[in-house]
Amino acid sequence: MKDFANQVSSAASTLLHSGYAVIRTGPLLKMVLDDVFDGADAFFARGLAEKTRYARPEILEGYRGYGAEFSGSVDRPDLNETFSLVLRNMIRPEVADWARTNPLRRALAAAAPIYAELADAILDDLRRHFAPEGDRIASAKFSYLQLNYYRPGREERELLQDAHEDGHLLTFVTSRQPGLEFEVDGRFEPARLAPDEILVMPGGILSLMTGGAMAPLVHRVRKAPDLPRRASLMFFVNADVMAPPRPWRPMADGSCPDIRQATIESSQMFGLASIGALAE
Ligand SMILES: O=C(O)CCC(=O)C(=O)O
Ligand SMILES: [Fe+2]
Repeated sequence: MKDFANQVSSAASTLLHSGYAVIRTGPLLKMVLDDVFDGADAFFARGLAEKTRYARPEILEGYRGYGAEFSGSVDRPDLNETFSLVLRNMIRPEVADWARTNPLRRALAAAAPIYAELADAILDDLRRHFAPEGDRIASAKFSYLQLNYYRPGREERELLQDAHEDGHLLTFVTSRQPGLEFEVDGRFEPARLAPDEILVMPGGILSLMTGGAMAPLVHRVRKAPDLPRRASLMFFVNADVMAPPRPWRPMADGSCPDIRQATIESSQMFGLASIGALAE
């Protein structure tokens, strides 16, 4: 097993060369992920009224119902429910309190700092590659964990989420069921992740940070017909919109995108509340 520093530097260089990377979790994160997925099965089996007690959509926190987001167009909603945890909201007592009655919330709170540390380390390695003197990125505020819960066996549509790129810096995604596919050389391939593996995907904002050098990874979710449930866990990495980094490299036309503006705009692109609301 490679140690943490080794994992990070090989993930950063694989991202640069292949456009995505797969990392193996250590035993601690593996255990935390077991708790997350157990907590998800228990939480999503609850009735709607019960789940809605844990909903604060205006700050992107907690439960969001079936079809609340979309990937390609608004008339093709994503066919899943969601539960999310935003790092910056962890200090809010009213949501921290959810952990007492909600094991999913408790497990996500344990996972969040581990993911933030991993994201900061990988982004720092990328920064050293593009701009050793460039701005550091602190992911531990505006990034969030999102658990997606699907019921593939009940769906008619072949694609539970249409092809899209994420409007973030990086996405860490893991699932123990099939369905996730990503695009390499114009063709979609199944992700085939082992239970302790996490796929790291560049998003649209990383492309703006790197002058277009790193392209976002296009991905989608396909229905596996006989699967009663599918859970996936994403860590969506955002820069601090109150102290946004300057791009590490200008775009080909010499322009330097406004990372704060772009982060806020992309957070609204898929039908969600603005990440900007968290800064208030
Ligand atoms: O469920 C998955 O595996 C991926 C979900 C996804 O791409 C998203 O929510 O943006
Ligand atoms: Fe996505």
